[in-house]
Amino acid sequence: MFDLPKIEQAVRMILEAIGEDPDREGLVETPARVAKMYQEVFAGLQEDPQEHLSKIFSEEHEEMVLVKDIRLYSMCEHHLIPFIGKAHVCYIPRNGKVTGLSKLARLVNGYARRPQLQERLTKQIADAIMNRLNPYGVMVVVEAEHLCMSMRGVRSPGATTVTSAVRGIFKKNESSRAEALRLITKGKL
Ligand SMILES: Nc1nc2c(ncn2[C@@H]2O[C@H](COP(=O)(O)OP(=O)(O)OP(=O)(O)O)[C@@H](O)[C@H]2O)c(=O)[nH]1
Ligand SMILES: [Zn+2]
Repeated sequence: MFDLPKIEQAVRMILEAIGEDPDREGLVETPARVAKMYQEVFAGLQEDPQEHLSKIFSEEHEEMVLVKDIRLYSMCEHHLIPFIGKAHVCYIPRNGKVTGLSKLARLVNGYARRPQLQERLTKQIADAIMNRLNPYGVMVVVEAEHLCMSMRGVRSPGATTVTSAVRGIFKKNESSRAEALRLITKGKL
């Protein structure tokens, strides 16, 4: 359930509280705009992102699949301002169970579009894939810049936070992990 009028009310209160006039021409439609924006930015709360993995098809490929540089926009749950970055999602299918590549990007976005922590986001993506595809292993790397660290607070623009979640064979097998990392960082170093 998404309560647009309640957000409008709240945004109007924030505008008043910062000493603005919510009735001036430029701001009069702002509460409604912000409410609609939040509906979009937090749309992940209205879905179970794992559902994107319910369509599985069969392909005899038991080698690494990596979708890298999946753009993500999420909202830091501490300050409600964005963190922006990329996810790299890698898995090794088992018993020919693969998913559509776009579904991995949908999965990332489903978990990103909600108040989030980067660590939790990374873990949720990996666990969803383990759950639905039962692959030999999953490795997810997320790199992001947190605006709460750039535009306010410590004001450390350009700092990148990197998190990873490693499951199954990637945990046990150092060479699989190294191979995935090599492919993720290829062209970057
Ligand atoms: N671990 C983790 N921390 C985060 C994430 N996003 C924001 N933070 C941190 O959450 C912390 C919240 O710290 P608090 O001391 O409660 O809040 P604050 O006074 O606004 O902190 P400063 O940002 O240091 O000014 C900050 O250190 C943020 O950098 C995240 O995705 N993961
Ligand atoms: Zn923050």
